[in-house]
Amino acid sequence: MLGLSRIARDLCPRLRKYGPWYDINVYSGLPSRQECQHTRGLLLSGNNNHISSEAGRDTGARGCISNPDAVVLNSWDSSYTMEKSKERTEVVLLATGSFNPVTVMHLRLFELARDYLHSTGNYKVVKGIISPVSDGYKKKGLVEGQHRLSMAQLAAQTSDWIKVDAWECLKKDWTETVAVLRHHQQHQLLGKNDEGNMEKKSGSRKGNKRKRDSNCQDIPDSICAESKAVPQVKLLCGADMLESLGTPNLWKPEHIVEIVSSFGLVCITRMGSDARKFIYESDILWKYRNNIHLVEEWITNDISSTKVRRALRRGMSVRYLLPDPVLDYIKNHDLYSEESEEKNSGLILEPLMRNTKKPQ
Ligand SMILES: Nc1ncnc2c1ncn2[C@@H]1O[C@H](COP(=O)(O)OP(=O)(O)OP(=O)(O)O)[C@@H](O)[C@H]1O
Ligand SMILES: O=C(O)c1ccc[n+]([C@@H]2O[C@H](COP(=O)([O-])O)[C@@H](O)[C@H]2O)c1
Repeated sequence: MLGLSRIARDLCPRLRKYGPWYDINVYSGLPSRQECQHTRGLLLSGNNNHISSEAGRDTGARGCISNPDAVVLNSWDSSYTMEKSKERTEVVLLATGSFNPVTVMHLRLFELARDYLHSTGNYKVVKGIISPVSDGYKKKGLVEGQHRLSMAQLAAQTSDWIKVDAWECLKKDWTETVAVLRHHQQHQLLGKNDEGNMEKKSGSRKGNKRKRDSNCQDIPDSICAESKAVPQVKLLCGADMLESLGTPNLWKPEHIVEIVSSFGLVCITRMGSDARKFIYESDILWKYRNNIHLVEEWITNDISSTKVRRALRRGMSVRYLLPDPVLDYIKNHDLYSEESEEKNSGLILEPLMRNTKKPQ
C-alpha cells in the first residue's frame, strides 16, 4: 500500500513535465466508473487495496481507482487529452440472458452498442461476450444450456469480435449477473497482467500491440510493462431487461448499485419498454445515469426468443430471424416443441426463490 503511494508520488513530477493538466490524486473508496471514463496510463495495483494518498493538488486532472482494483491515471480535461493521445477507454460488452434461442437481434445489440460507444469518441469496444444463463435459472421453457451455447456459438461465427463464453452457462447453479460481470472484469485484469509478464519474460514488445506509452518514457520498466489500462466490462441489455431491475425480489438492490456504479450499462431501446422513463423514476439509476448509455434503435425490430419459440411450435417459418446454422441446429435437434415449453413449468425462477427465502 505504502509502496504504491510512493510510486504515485514518484511519478507525479515526471508526468507534470508533460503539461500542467496532469495531477495524481489517488482516492480511497471506489468512484463510479463515469469518473474513470477516460482512463489510461498506469496500472499500479491488483488485489483489494483501496489506496488513499494525495500526490499533488494542482487543479485539472486526477487519477482514480477503478474496480476491480486497478489504479489508473486519467485526465480531468478529457477532450484535450483525447485529442492529444487519441486514446479511448477500452470496453468489453457482456450480454447475459437465456438466448433460448439466440436471434439475429441479439447480435444486433452488440453492433448497435459498439456503434454508439464509438460515436461518443470516448470508447473503443474490443470484445463482445454472449453469456447464456445456466439451467439453474429455471425459466419456463429453457432448453438445455449445452444447446443454447452451441446455437450462440454458431451465431457468433459470423462475427469477428463477438464471442460466446460458457463459464456462466455450464454451472449447475444460477449465477447472479453481478458475479458474471466481476468474473469477466477479473479475467480482463489477469489477461493484461499475464500479457505484461510474458513481455517481461521474453524481453520483447511485439508490433503496435503493447507500444510503450510516450508519457512513460522515463518511468521504470517494471511499471511501464503494465501501462495499458484494463478494459472495462459493461453490461449490455435491452430495455426490457433494464426494466426488470424494478421487479420486486428479482434483483438485489446492492447488485443494481454495483452494476451501474462500478461497471455501467449499455441499454438498447425495445418496443414496449420506456427505458428513459424507467431511469427517471428510479433514484438509483438516476444517480448513476451518466454510467447508463441508452442507445436508440431506429430500425425497430421486435424479434424475441419467446415469439420465435412460439412460431417454431406452430410449424411457422422463422427463417431470417435466426442465423441459418442456428435454424439447422434447432431442426436437427428437434429443440422447440410443446413439451420443451413445459420445462420448469410450475418452478419459481431462481433469483426470485433466493431473494424471497425466509431467513432461518
Ligand atoms: N428485440 C430486442 N430489442 C432489444 N433488446 C433485445 C431484443 N431481443 C433481446 N434483447 C435483449 O437481449 C438480452 C437477452 O435476451 P433474452 O435471451 O431474454 O431474449 P429475449 O428475446 O428477450 O427473450 P424472451 O422473448 O424470452 O424474453 C436481454 O438484455 C434482452 O433485453
Ligand atoms: O443478478 C440478478 O439478480 C438477476 C436477476 C434476474 C435476472 N438476471 C439475469 O438477467 C438475464 C435475464 O434473462 P431473460 O432471458 O430471463 O430475460 C439472465 O441472464 C439472468 O441471469 C439476473
